[in-house]
Amino acid sequence: MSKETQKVKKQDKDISLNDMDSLEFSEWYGEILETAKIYDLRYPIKGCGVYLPYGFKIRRYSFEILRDLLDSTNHDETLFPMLIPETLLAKEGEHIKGFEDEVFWVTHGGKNELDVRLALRPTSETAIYHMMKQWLKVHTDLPFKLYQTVNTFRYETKHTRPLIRLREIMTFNEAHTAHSTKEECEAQVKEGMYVYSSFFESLAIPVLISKRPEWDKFPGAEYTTAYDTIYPDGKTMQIGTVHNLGQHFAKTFDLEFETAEGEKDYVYQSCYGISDRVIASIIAIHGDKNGLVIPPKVAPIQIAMVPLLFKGKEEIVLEKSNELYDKLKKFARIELDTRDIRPGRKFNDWELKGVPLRIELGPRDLENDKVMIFRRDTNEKFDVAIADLTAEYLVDLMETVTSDMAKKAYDAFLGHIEILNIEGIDNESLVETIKEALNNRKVVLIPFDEKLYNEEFEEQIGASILGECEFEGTKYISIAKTY
Ligand SMILES: Nc1ncnc2c1ncn2[C@@H]1O[C@H](COS(=O)(=O)NC(=O)[C@@H](N)CS)[C@@H](O)[C@H]1O
Repeated sequence: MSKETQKVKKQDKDISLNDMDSLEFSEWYGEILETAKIYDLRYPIKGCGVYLPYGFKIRRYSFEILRDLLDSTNHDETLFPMLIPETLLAKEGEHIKGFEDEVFWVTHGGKNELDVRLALRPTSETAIYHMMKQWLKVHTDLPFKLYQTVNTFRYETKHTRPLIRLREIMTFNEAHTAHSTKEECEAQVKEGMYVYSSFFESLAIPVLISKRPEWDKFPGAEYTTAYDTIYPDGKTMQIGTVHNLGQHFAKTFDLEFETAEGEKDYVYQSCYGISDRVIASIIAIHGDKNGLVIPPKVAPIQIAMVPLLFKGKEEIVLEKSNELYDKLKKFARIELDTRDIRPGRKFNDWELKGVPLRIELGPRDLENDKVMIFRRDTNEKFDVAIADLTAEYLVDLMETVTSDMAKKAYDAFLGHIEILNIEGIDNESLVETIKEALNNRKVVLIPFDEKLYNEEFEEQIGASILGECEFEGTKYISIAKTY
């Protein structure tokens, strides 16, 4: 910031969520969705809920960033039917085995029973790859890269949670690609990872990237790379996955093409998916006990202006406020709060809704051509000359807020990671040490060891092996309690 600023107030009591256990955190999470008017889960079907306008805007701005990233890496946006005939869904053995307990079926059209049951898509591989068969003939039809943002359906038997474990996944952004060689497909998986890493970075959400173990990869995939973030209660949330499908689906769907050399081969495929869990994570990772803290890029309201209407000064304060509002509304999403309630009530409302910046316009400050700015991420206040409140000043300030939020989130993330040195430790005490760390809201990294990388060990520790991950240049097995 150009001007010397005076830090007036810093939040004294600790309002971070990081000391909450799972129960307290899930209470906080459920409450905030309602009080900040993000989402209404009172819809009469379990696992289904309604995006309220404020929450819908966060969703819209967030997925616009993802859309831009996919468009700028030459993915074409498309739209496929929601219904998939059972004959198609069941074509790839592992795929249907992985989803058969989760599929919603449509069996009737009106009073007529359908001769073939129709699935509500749990994901769209089988719908899309059936059409790829019509489209992909020769190597010049490749690479083929598409995506769609749709609702998908999974009959989740574990308890459902709003935006986290849905039965109707309302914002399922899925990308599907096809390539002429294994190497090109590998490169595409890396590009998909670049898109997801950039997306999470723009939302200041820290992630651990793990290659899922064989027994927990996407049904029908060669391998799955997953993005896990860590919630305040120390449990991890899988917020994105990138799969290398190899030629499994291509062979099942007979996606043969003519190579440049005039031979026949099956295409090599990848797919990657992200859902509403991203919205849940913006709320969970950045929120504090005063409410939401929304990264400016996706904040429905970026600046709340609060005129302080002291007796006898209302006129001048409102006049200056409207003047400043008209100037700033051109380059920020801004709300002028002229409600006839106490300023303290207004401050609490905007802090609850996570508005990144608040401008307070007091009569004395205005006489000196100054205003007070409050930063929601640091809860600090400082004064700024009105003349300095330019577009670039605000853009720069919002950039600073975003990078400070990223640093703060990353510090909390690191605080949840415990690297265990397991030199010479016997299996029994290793299990105990891991359990103790997990109960202390930690994600545990142990140096990679084939002997421990199995479901038996997962059983012993009573938690999930997230997979193989690189952390600060070393390869580990990542272990956590998960959502
Ligand atoms: N029930 C659910 N509610 C909300 N999000 C979910 C649910 N199930 C999965 N997800 C999210 O959706 C992402 C993609 O789902 S997936 O099964 O891992 N991968 C696929 O479906 C692939 N076809 C890539 S599109 C997951 O990483 C997870 O973040």
